[in-house]
Amino acid sequence: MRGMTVLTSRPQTMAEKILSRRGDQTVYAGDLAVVDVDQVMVVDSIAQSFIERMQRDLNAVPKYPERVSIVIDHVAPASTVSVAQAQKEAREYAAQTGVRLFDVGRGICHQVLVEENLARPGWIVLGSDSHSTTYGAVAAFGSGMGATDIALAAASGKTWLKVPESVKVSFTGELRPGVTAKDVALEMIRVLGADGATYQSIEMHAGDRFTRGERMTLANLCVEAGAKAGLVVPGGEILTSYGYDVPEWVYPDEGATYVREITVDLTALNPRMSAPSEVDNVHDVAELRGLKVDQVFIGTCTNGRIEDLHAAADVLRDRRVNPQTRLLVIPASSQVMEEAMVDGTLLTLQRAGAVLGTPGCGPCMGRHQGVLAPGEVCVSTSNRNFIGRMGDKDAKIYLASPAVAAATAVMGQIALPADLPEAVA
Ligand SMILES: CC(C)[C@H](C(=O)O)[C@@H](O)C(=O)O
Ligand code: SF4
Repeated sequence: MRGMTVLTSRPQTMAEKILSRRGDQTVYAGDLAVVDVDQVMVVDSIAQSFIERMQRDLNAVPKYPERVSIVIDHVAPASTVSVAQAQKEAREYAAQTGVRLFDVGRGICHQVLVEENLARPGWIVLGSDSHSTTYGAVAAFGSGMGATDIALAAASGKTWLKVPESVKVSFTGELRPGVTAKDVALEMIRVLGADGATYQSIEMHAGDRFTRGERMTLANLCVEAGAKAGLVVPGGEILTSYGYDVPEWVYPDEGATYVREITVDLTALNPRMSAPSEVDNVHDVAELRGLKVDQVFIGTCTNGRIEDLHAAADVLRDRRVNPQTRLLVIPASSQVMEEAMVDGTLLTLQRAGAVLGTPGCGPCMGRHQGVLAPGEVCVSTSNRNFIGRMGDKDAKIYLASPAVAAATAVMGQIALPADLPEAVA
């Protein structure tokens, strides 16, 4: 019956639109699509398997080297000899094949690809990393795949996938002061549930709300509901104001078919926090305040951008991190770091007692630079809080916005910025 759907040309979701345009036929949810891939992204942790698949299994070189990027970000700089060896092989592979390499210190893959304009409206971007849904912020169909699929895409310039069904997310009202895109994302995940959108595309109808960075936070969290993609509809002038060319055909059609529709009332939202050990275990921060915290981590592909560091600095200016707590701040990229250097943000954070780290993933997945000991409690601006994620299985992780994380660092316990005593200059 697939031929029939082509002829009738029903209204399409954004995922259906992009996958039809980049493939050779009109497709709808459930159809199989064979599509051109505009960019393939490989992270350090997967680089060795990717290279092995390319060389040993496929005996191929990248068909379009300019469409492949390797990013050394997850454990950067290297922490052990075997990590160093894997990174050395990745560098050599890039030199041999002519694919792009973003080396230690350039930053987290998703942030770097967006900064480098290697994810654009209407593009298909595949990454060897689950948070590749982030590219949906710039209206690209971004999705994570394993080393084998990633290698096939690099070797052929194409991929095949089942067209996902779509969930429509609408927003009403306006965020109140102190409530951020992170809180919106956590609320969205709570409503959908940790597996609630498995293999679906979450299509967020944001209108002219949310900056590019905020859209990245929203799209990034979508994979935590199991989503294949997280697409933010490029409403208003938001994307064009960043210089993007937004083709008409990426917009979803009126009357497209959604499997589920939800609405998030922004006005009703309070600062939110995801408590251990599932991302959808979401509560108001006010309910959790007072819990002693050992480490606060501000960074990651979810919330390591300049506006996140600004939000943290606004809280930490003329204040000090609690002596019982350590605060790690890791900018998402070298560009973010430079901006934060030039505008004084890093100095504010440093003076408040933050420990500043090399742009990259930092301790997000517990491999280095801030691994947690048994029994320790961490408030992190990242996207995952499952058992053992940042180190010991008996450590606990709470996920929150940068402002809440910063307030927590000052109080040494879970806190809202409004809980803080007046700053003393
Ligand atoms: C290492 C990488 C494959 C992994 C992912 O796929 O997301 C990591 O980035 C994470 O956040 O757990
Ligand atoms: S910052 Fe964390 S979530 Fe993002 S890619 Fe790195 S390890 Fe994964």
